[in-house]
Amino acid sequence: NDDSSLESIVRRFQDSMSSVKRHKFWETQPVGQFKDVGDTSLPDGSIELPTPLSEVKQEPYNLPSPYEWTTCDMDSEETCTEVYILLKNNYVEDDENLFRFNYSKEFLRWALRPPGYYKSWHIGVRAKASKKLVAFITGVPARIRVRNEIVKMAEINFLCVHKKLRSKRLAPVMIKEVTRRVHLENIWQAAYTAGVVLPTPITTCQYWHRSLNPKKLIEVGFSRLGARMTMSRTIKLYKLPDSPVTPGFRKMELRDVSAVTRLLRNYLSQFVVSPDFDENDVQHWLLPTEDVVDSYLVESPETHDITDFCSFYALPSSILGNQNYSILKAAYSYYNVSTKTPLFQLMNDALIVAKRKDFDVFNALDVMHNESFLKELKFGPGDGQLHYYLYNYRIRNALRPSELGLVLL
Ligand SMILES: CNCCCN(C)c1ncc(F)c(N2CC(C(=O)NCc3cnc4ccccn34)C2)n1
Repeated sequence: NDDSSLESIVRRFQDSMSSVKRHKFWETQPVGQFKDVGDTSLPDGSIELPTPLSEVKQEPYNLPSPYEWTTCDMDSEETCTEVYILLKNNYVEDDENLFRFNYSKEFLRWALRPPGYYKSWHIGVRAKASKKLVAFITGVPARIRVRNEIVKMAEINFLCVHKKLRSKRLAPVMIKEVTRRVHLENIWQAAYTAGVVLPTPITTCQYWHRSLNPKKLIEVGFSRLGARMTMSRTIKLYKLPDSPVTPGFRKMELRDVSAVTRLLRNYLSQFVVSPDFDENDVQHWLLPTEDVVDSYLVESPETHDITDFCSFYALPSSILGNQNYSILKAAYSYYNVSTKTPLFQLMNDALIVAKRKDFDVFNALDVMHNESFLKELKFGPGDGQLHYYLYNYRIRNALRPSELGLVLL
């Protein structure tokens, strides 16, 4: 992909055009504007006041004529499969188009049905003629604390337009429609992430990867053999013990929900932005669900207190165009709390159980206290960044990633 090839010139031109159009849209939205960065006269908090529900647009936004809105019932096996296939074939890819996220159906049902969810926020677009699902965007409700204010928000995710319908300007109208449906539930703020820069990130995080199966990662092009490294030397470098080393390290169970909620709430209170989880939230988001989310804790053998907690979610990627492998099994660090066990030891135990579950790589963002263990546990920096955004909520001074206590799926 040399820079002079016509293909890469066209791609760069299209990217720059889409980024111009992207800012045209976002300059019309109540989000921190680039021109306002550093303007200390603007207060933190809500940018626009809520409008009376009677004044919220009652009918859906207009779509281009061949398309129609649909609400995706994730309880329906058939609809859930349609959503799964759309994302599997059209969702986020890496810059070299080697990988594409392959969120599983069980994962999507978990991610989209937390306590208090609204089916109306699982929005699809169908082609009227074929009834095919061609686009998707979702919201789920969340209580997010920003400094000492708890704000009801929508977490917006899974914005996906079929590859064949790109640059038809569907994304802006889908964003407006999910915003309208969120407003109808009297919620006026939202949180979302993107791999691209939009007005205006509250923080920008770096991906880090810890090889668990270096031979496969090198074979599929996820990693490269280090300079002056042989394959056998690389395999030895990333080798892990067969079992966790911390006494009392075990899977989380239903009976642990209260203790884990106390531990997590206390830990997350130190960050500027974090979820305000209650026991129902902890039970949904952190109780282990096979092939979706795994969580472990340390129960002190002496006192039986629960002193530490770690969790990761399973987000495989399709490997596009490798003869020997079709799926990259990736674990993503979720929420981790250490009060007695050193965080690097707790996370090393997480790596050990992830390897035992046959994951190929363990990904983590440099949020919360993750930076303290990344290098020591042999994580390498990734090539992508994840920008975090709030809708209709200004935070004048961008956060450091270590001040962020929120992980979106
Ligand atoms: C809130 N919503 C975020 C969606 C999930 N996001 C984009 C994400 N959260 C955490 C990560 F740590 C992460 N990645 C580590 C980097 C990586 O693994 N890059 C190679 C790669 C393998 N598979 C894919 C698929 C798509 C893009 C890059 N890929 C990207 N990505």
